[in-house]
Amino acid sequence: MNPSTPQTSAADAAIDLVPIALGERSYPILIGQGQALWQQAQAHFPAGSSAYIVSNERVAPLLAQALRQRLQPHYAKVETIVLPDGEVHKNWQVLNQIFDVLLAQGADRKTVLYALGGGVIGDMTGFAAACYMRGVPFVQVPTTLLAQVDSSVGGKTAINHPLGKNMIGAFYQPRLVVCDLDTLQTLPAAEYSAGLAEVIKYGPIYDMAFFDWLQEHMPELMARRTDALRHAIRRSCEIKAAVVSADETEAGLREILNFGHTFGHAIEAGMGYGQWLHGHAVAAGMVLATALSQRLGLAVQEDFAARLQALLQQARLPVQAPPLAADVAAGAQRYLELMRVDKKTQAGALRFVVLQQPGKAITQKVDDATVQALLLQALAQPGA
Ligand SMILES: NC(=O)c1ccc[n+]([C@@H]2O[C@H](COP(=O)([O-])OP(=O)(O)OC[C@H]3O[C@@H](n4cnc5c(N)ncnc54)[C@H](O)[C@@H]3O)[C@@H](O)[C@H]2O)c1
Ligand SMILES: O=C(O)C(=O)C[C@@H](O)[C@H](O)[C@H](O)COP(=O)(O)O
Ligand SMILES: [Zn+2]
Repeated sequence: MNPSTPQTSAADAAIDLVPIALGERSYPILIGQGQALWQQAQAHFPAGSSAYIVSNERVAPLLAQALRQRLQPHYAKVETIVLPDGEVHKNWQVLNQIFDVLLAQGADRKTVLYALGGGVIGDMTGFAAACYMRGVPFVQVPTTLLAQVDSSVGGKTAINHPLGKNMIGAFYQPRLVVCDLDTLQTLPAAEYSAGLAEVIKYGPIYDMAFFDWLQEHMPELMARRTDALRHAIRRSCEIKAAVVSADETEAGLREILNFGHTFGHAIEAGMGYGQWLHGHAVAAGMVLATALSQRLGLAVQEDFAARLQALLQQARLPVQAPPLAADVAAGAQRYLELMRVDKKTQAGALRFVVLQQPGKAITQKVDDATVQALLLQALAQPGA
């Protein structure tokens, strides 16, 4: 079957299972909705003495009680830890709140953590699970589109540092990922669009047939049509699973998942965490990374750059990076300074994920002068 062809028959009843093949750390991603999804999920719940649902002030009132009821038959004790909501809270202080509760309540090594929320909750809960008593199992229950197509999969866990995004963290795989499509219906529009940025990312880096499909089906995706959503989530997870299975700890290939992120993370940190949503920053970052690919003489035609921008705009995503300073020259310098701490940097040299051609990403060292020239042009001429 063409991997970019949506499943249409019995779409509601079927549960998609995308495996992540990582030897003894392998796990399934389940995608579906309703009772059928949770019936299948329970067969994969890790054994344990107690379960702690880690969520936040916005998601917990919507979804924690239902998850609690699903977990209760499987664990002697089920507790909920409610953190403050937002990227600005993805830090040491709030991470420590998880440890405070676990220790105060005598949570032992057989404790299982359930991350119920978006990427912020998933990244923090995963990091807490990696650290608590040197490692307890955790399950991802992603409730944003971004988390279902990207952050819940692959085991990158982290908190931010004022000097850089996701700077403190660990590779630590979940035991299970449960993507419940029903949760996406309450997601605010801007957050939904942010998730589409990471969906769109998979086209230019890996699969232009998927990009074509996204172009054709963006109106259905914007309407949150279940069939379209289900296909977009499944294909995104398949691509992420293939990349992560080949390179779990980002020794090489996995860097392609960072397309648009060198610029994007600079935007998030430079604007102040939470001012620009991660997906929005990545969208503007992908436009810059595409322009950089062209500047480097790679096989990226103007036609593709225009298609990418149009698709991002259809998904109500920004395509223009913010200035980060009062004038263009200072803004370009600020970007360079912020990007220097990127995790792909080697011996002080910036490295960017660029497109060798649409559908194939590579990482390339780029000298400061080239990046600066790009930024001077892009920040001076909106849309350039
Ligand atoms: N680990 C990875 O591989 C990876 C990949 C991509 C992004 N990330 C990280 O993920 C984070 C972004 O994740 P995000 O976009 O999910 O943001 P988020 O976690 O902040 O969630 C977005 C907002 O939606 C709310 N929300 C969540 N689910 C909801 C629901 N069902 N209904 C209503 N509101 C809901 C949240 O409370 C929050 O206010 C960033 O920190 C980014 O660095 C990590
Ligand atoms: O899974 C990956 O690998 C990614 O790079 C996915 C990105 O979408 C994600 O934002 C990730 O958290 C960025 O990782 P970082 O190592 O650049 O912090
Ligand atoms: Zn990302």
